Amino acid sequence: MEHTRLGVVHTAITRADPKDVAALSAFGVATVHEAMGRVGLMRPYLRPAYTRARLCGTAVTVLLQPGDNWMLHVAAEQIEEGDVVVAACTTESEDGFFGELLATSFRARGGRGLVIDGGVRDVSELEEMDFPVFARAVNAKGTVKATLGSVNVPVVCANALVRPGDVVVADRDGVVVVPRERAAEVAEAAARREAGEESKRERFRAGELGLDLYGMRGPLAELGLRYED
Ligand SMILES: O=C([O-])CC(=O)C(=O)O
Ligand SMILES: [Mg+2]
Repeated sequence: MEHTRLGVVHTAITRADPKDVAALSAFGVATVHEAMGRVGLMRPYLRPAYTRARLCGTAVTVLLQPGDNWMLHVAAEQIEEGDVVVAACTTESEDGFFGELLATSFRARGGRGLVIDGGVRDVSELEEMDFPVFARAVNAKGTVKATLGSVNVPVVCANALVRPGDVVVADRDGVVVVPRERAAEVAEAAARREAGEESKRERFRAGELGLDLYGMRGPLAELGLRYED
């Protein structure tokens, strides 16, 4: 897969198995991140455009040029049912690359949302549509359509490597990328983790302390923690 030269659109990509994507969609970002071994998180400056936004889908990746949303329109043609567009930029840009018109177009193609290391606008309309978007900025300043980028090449978006077809999960806690080969395994680990958390929740609810639940009293005593009146 070509990566270094701009102006490439890969039209045949391998997507994660839809049943693994469906399984992952049941979990929050924190659970998926822990289940994966604490890797794959995007930087926390990416925020949901509205509070209840959440998404889970397979990545159609885009490498944008600053202040230019041309490649988002090129990407729209590559979207299949269940995809999430993940857009990185060749250098930092907080212009409003995306709004309700593009959201309407993405949705019509089966798109489930957008993650963009750039700005977006029309957030009231995006909320009304419930089209989930995670972005680094909200910015009314628009963009042009003048320079080539690429679609469906591996990108680094907000510090995370994303390959076309990888699974992207996003909610109020952040955005995490699951490599498509690991999707089944991570979904299973996430389910085990949730089951474990449910039993812990029960014990916390009953008043038990983390000090006992996690066996922390011994190590604290060994380090010499003293209780004084
Ligand atoms: O048109 C644009 O360039 C971005 C936008 O506001 C929209 O998609 O609605
Ligand atoms: Mg608009």
